[in-house]
Amino acid sequence: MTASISTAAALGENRAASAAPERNAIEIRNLNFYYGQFQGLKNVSLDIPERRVTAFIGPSGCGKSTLLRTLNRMYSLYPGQRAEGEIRFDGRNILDPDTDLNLLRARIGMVFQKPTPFPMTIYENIAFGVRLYEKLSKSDMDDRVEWALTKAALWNEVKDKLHQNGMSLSGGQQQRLCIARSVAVKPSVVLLDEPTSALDPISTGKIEELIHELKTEYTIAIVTHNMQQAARCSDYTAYMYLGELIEFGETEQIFVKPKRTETEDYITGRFG
Ligand SMILES: Nc1ncnc2c1ncn2[C@@H]1O[C@H](COP(=O)(O)OP(=O)(O)OP(=O)(O)O)[C@@H](O)[C@H]1O
Repeated sequence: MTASISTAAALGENRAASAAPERNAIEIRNLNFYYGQFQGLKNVSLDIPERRVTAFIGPSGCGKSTLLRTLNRMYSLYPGQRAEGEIRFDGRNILDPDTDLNLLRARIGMVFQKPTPFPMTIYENIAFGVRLYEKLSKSDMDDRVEWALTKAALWNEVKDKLHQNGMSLSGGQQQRLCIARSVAVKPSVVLLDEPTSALDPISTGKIEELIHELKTEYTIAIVTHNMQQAARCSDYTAYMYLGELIEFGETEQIFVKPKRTETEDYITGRFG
């Protein structure tokens, strides 16, 4: 079995950046997740390597977003949703009831499918979250805003209109603003839930370049429906089906030499 030509080319692009020793940012063990009576994740165990991009792929409804939402306890906002098992991060199990969820969400940021800027200025979109955790002087805050917007490859486009409303930006710019907002509080992990599915190809390309840049400093976990995107952007890929983790490995191995026939069927388009 071989990957399609475009996927193989995408793998080539990504390969150079992949070789280096690594530690795990997050270790998931025997994770089960329930929406009321319905079990959305079944006994998932997986390590997410530090400063790498890990992609979650699989057919609609397989549990990709559910898994991502456990990693910063986003589900805890909803009654009736619960997780069992272990997610080790920063030396503790974040599923423990005494986890400080605000702190956790600053350390593990999240960007959603649809850009969600706050209805406030571009500057305030960044400064608002920073103020929750740090007391910075005006000039330090200005520096932080510039730093975060630069990290998100947006500074040059917005530096002359920082006091315009964030909602006035294009969809692709809004998504980069959301990435800047999550990076501004200096997280260690950034979760991206289909971050380009609402964007045009040029904006998608910019976000993919950005992901490539960000992984030098941050651990990235991305849910994507687009297999070429997974091949282009990620170092590791997890294939999920019906709430189970079917296969996890280096992206090249998953796309070129999957070990499980279920993965091969999905990758080659014979399934889903
Ligand atoms: N709030 C909810 N209440 C009940 N069931 C839910 C809820 N959210 C998701 N589910 C179910 O959990 C399963 C996993 O959903 P999830 O959104 O994680 O899948 P996904 O792989 O991200 O899908 P997609 O690719 O379509 O976004 C699905 O069967 C879904 O119907």
